[in-house]
Parts: sequence; structure tokens; C-alpha cells
Amino acid sequence: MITVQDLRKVYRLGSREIPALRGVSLHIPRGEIHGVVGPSGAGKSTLVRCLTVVERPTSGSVTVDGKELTALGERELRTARRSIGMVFQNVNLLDNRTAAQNVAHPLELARVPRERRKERVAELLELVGLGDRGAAYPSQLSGGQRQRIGIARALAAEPSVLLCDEPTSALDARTTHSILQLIRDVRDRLGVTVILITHEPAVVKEACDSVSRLHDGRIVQQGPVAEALTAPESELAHDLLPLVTAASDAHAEDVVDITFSGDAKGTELLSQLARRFDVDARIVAATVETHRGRQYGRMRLGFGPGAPMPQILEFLAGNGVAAEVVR
Ligand SMILES: Nc1ncnc2c1ncn2[C@@H]1O[C@H](COP(=O)(O)OP(=O)(O)OP(=O)(O)O)[C@@H](O)[C@H]1O
Repeated sequence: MITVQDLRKVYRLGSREIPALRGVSLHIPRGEIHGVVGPSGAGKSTLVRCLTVVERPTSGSVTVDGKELTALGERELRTARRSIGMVFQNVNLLDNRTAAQNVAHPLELARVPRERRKERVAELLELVGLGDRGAAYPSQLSGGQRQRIGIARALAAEPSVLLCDEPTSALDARTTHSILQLIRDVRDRLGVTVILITHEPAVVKEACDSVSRLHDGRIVQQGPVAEALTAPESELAHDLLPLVTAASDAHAEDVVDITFSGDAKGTELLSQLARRFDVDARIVAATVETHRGRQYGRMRLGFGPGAPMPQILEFLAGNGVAAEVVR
């Protein structure tokens, strides 16, 4: 559905070269919500601009719906870009137009007949839960409502892809939650493929099916969010499931991080370990989160002197619990 191959972008400032993307590859199947997360300067904005070829990548390709955008000329690109709806952090609605007129704008540009336009705008406003606010001006809407209108506008031309660039960064936690719910709902109903660019790991955890972590222009981790949550060595697990310290690990000779999901209960595991190996094992830090209705947990365990670590690690692996020795 969306395939990005070895995308590179080097900016030139005088004689200086700034590599912003150093070979980014992605494959996102239809209907998937893929998060791209990374710190400031990682290359997220550059990736967004290169995905829509608003900026020409230095090399590499972007293919959407079987069409290689990077191979098209400007004129063909303008048409091809209609298959990508854009949602921005700053919604950029036209202030002198009502919500309905803002949603209608891309349809006017695409010369959709007036009657069809009216129908479509009504459908879209309904879809984003603002069926009764079409006559309101942007200044009369809350930040969350403006973003809903932004999403309706992005969907107007029936794109197959929704590219969301920090869609919730300007919103409070509750509104963020409702906008992410709306994005998932839109995906479920319309089957669009979504790329969600964010600097917030929590957004990935809440909204995405799969994720790429961008760092310094490279993808340093990629895969389903559920997998990222259960890989103890993964930076994403560290970001998505930050450990809350429960006790000092000063007593411990060995410290191990474990991640588990579903039925494997952390505390149960601890008592099993204590019984089986007669060891002093304590929870040093822990956290539990829910993603797509399934529980994920991380725990840091401290083992007292003399614990048979190779056997303990074998026991954990045998119980489907991933472990990483911290010390
Ligand atoms: N037009 C430009 N000219 C020169 N360098 C640029 C340009 N745009 C971005 N860069 C550089 O490319 C690198 C990646 O920047 P980019 O804006 O893509 O990162 P980002 O992840 O979006 O960061 P942020 O979250 O702060 O927006 C940075 O080193 C940045 O300074």
C-alpha cells in the first residue's frame, strides 16, 4: 500500500551537507495505522515532506497505491497527491469560512458539482461527530473540534492514505484521546491507511498498530507495537512502558528486566520464582499498561546473593517471559 525504499535526503547549506534522512524504508499494508516516532531533529518533518514529494528526496522512492510518486512530474504529482489526505498539528482552517465551507474547499478545487459537494460535506461532518456545527466559524470551535474539521477536510477527496503530522501535539490529554479514537474509527470505517508522525510515545501506544522509531535520520526499530512492548531491550518498550521505581536495588546482586503480556502475571511469576529456586527476588520497579485490550507489563527484579541466574533465565524463557540482564 505504502512502500518507501531507501529514502535519503541531504540538505545543502553553502558547502555544508546535512543528512536528514539516511536510508529510510517502510512498508505499510492497507488499513494499518503506522506510527513514526522520534525526538526533535530525527527527520520526521523531512520524512513527511518527502512522502508527499513536496520536497524531492535526494534518492530512494515512495510508492502509494502502486504509483511511484517520486517518479512523477509536478503536474502528475498534483493529481496523485489527492490520494494522500494531510492532517497537521496547526489545523490551518480558513478563518473567514465556516466549518462546512472549510471541508468543502478541497472538493471545490477538485471541481466536484455543488449538490454532490453538499452531500459529501454533510457525510464528513457526521463522520467526525460535528454534524450540527457546520455553520460555525473556526474561532467558535474548540481546538479538538478544529482538528475534527481538519480530519474531515483531509478525507474530503476520498484519499486512501491519511498522513497525520503531530495531529495531537497542540491538544490536552483528553482531547488527544478523542482525536486518536476518531483516527482509529475513520480507519475502521473507511479502510484508509494511516501514517501518524509524533514525538510522543504515548500516542503510538494508544493509536498505532505498528511503529518505526526514527533517530538521526535512520529507522532504529520497526515492527508491531505489541512486539515493541514485549521486547525488554527495545527503546520503545522503555519509552512506552516507563518503569516506576518501587524500591532500591541496593540489596540485589543481579538485576533483570522482564516484559510480559496477557496472562503472564508479574506478581505470580515472582512467587513461582521464589518457591522454585528459593531465592530472594523483589520487584525494584514495575509498570502495567493496556494496548488494544491486552495488558503489557515490565518489571525490574532484584535478586539477592547466590541466585542461580542461568536457571532463572531459562525458567523465564520457558514461560514466555522476555528478560534482559541489567547487571
Ligand atoms: N530546509 C532545511 N535546510 C537545512 N537543514 C534542514 C532543513 N530542514 C531540516 N533540516 C535539518 O534536518 C534534520 C532533520 O530535521 P527535521 O525537521 O526533519 O526533524 P524533526 O524530527 O521533524 O524535528 P522536530 O520534531 O523538531 O520538528 C535536522 O538536523 C534539521 O536541522
